[in-house]
Amino acid sequence: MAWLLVDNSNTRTKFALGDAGGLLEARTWIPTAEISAAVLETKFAGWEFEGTLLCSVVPEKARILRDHLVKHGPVHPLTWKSAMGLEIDYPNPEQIGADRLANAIGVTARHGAPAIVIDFGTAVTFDVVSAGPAYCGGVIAPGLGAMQDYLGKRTALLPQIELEEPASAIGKSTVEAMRAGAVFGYRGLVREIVAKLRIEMGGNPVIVATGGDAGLIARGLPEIGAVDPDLTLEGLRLAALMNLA
Ligand SMILES: Nc1ncnc2c1ncn2[C@@H]1O[C@H](COP(=O)(O)OP(=O)(O)O)[C@@H](O)[C@H]1O
Ligand SMILES: CC(C)(COP(=O)(O)O)[C@@H](O)C(=O)NCCC(=O)O
Ligand SMILES: [K+]
Repeated sequence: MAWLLVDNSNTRTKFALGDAGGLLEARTWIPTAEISAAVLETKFAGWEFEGTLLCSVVPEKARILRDHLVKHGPVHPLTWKSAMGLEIDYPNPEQIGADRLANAIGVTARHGAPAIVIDFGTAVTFDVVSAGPAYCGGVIAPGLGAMQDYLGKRTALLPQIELEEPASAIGKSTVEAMRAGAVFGYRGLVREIVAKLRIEMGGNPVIVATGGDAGLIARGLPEIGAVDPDLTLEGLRLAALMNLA
């Protein structure tokens, strides 16, 4: 039995099929801004699935996704009330972004707990899972892409740039200087936040990175034990097993 797994995040919406054994070959993504009923009509030709695990942090798009996918079978929206195999140690759990819950499920199953999972998406999120395992909370910081877009939009002379490894910290052009600010700046942000989280957590958590910019930033950070690009989708696959099977 296969399920459709949907990670409806702010920049990209990722789709994959998964079953009890793992993620399957079928994968695709679309820019979240482009999701519409018409686009979804043609998206899953040839994909066979019994139901959908829908993880959304974009309510307006979640409604469009649900209204379309319910024609293919049951749709389970991931919330703090879903079966997750984790306790939740958080005062107001309905606030927690569903993608953060998916990451907590994924990291616990694939890398163990205690853990810190860092998702370099539109926002950079840090989520802490205790040995329990329990979801404990974390940190929300601006994402690299968002920060670069903001500089491009709010200044007269700074361009929109492609993020890549800077040649040196002393930038010799506007673009090189912006790359140094983004990449070295983010590595510093991650280092400081991880150090603070580790002190508050105690013990020796595994530290795993995922999300669009994970590879670029983790490359220069020995603190990060692993980059796991499929962590969110794997969390959703496990949530499907617990809530749809
Ligand atoms: N093809 C791509 N399209 C959009 N963003 C990309 C792409 N490849 C890498 N990125 C980077 O990934 C980030 C978005 O990561 P992603 O994990 O898709 O975000 P979200 O989960 O919030 O939708 C952007 O900041 C961008 O720098
Ligand atoms: C923090 C987020 C914006 C991250 O979204 P993403 O970068 O994955 O698109 C999202 O998880 C969210 O909207 N969360 C709700 C607030 C919270 O988690 O406290
Ligand atoms: K995400």
